[in-house]
Amino acid sequence: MTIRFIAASRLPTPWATFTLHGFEDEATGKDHVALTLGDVSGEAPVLGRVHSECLTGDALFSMRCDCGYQLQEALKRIAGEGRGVLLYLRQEGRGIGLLNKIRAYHLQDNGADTVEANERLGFGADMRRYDLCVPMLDHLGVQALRLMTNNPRKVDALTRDGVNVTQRVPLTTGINPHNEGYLATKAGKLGHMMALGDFTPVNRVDVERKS
Ligand SMILES: Nc1nc2c(ncn2[C@@H]2O[C@H](COP(=O)(O)OP(=O)(O)OP(=O)(O)O)[C@@H](O)[C@H]2O)c(=O)[nH]1
Ligand SMILES: [Zn+2]
Repeated sequence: MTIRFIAASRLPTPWATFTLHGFEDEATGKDHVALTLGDVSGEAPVLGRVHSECLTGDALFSMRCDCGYQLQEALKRIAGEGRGVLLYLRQEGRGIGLLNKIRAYHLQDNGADTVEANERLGFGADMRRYDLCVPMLDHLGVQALRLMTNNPRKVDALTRDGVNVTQRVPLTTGINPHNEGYLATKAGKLGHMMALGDFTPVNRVDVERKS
């Protein structure tokens, strides 16, 4: 693994002023970042999120998925504890890239679910890798994580790669009429540990305005 730390800076957000750490993956040429708050070194497990890039959800307010809602909620919870880490990994579309994700969305617009769409395009349901997390966490001094995720395969993959995940913390937020089917497929076909009834809904007024 060829992850190289490049630079760090302050990153003020509505919830807290984080430190932004930039890394370069020399093998793929991709840039990844980590946001930290407080002293994340030491033995006490750190509240953390390993978030995969979703340009549409994280930056463009898409309601097709739950990514943007999870990103905001994770940063808010870290701010609430005054200590935590978020790794933002540039593996868009579960690793198939932005343009293939748009192709997959087109298939979903015509009836495929999120898994079938990937498969019709010749990809696996989830092509992500997590081996870059260990060098990033090592650089930050993080020894153990309380990981915010609903995805048990993510916990298994991180554990296999050598990350000490001491607890899985559910992150069920952002259900709305546009992503109910998508969330049901994640729970049904991808094994995410969540019931749709657990979710905090998106504000109804916002949904109606944006529909
Ligand atoms: N290929 C594809 N990728 C998607 C789709 N919707 C979201 N994504 C990508 O899925 C990734 C997020 O993965 P999710 O399956 O939503 O959630 P997770 O990270 O496995 O699990 P959590 O930790 O619980 O959020 C991001 O990279 C998104 O760009 C889709 O319909 N097709
Ligand atoms: Zn998304």
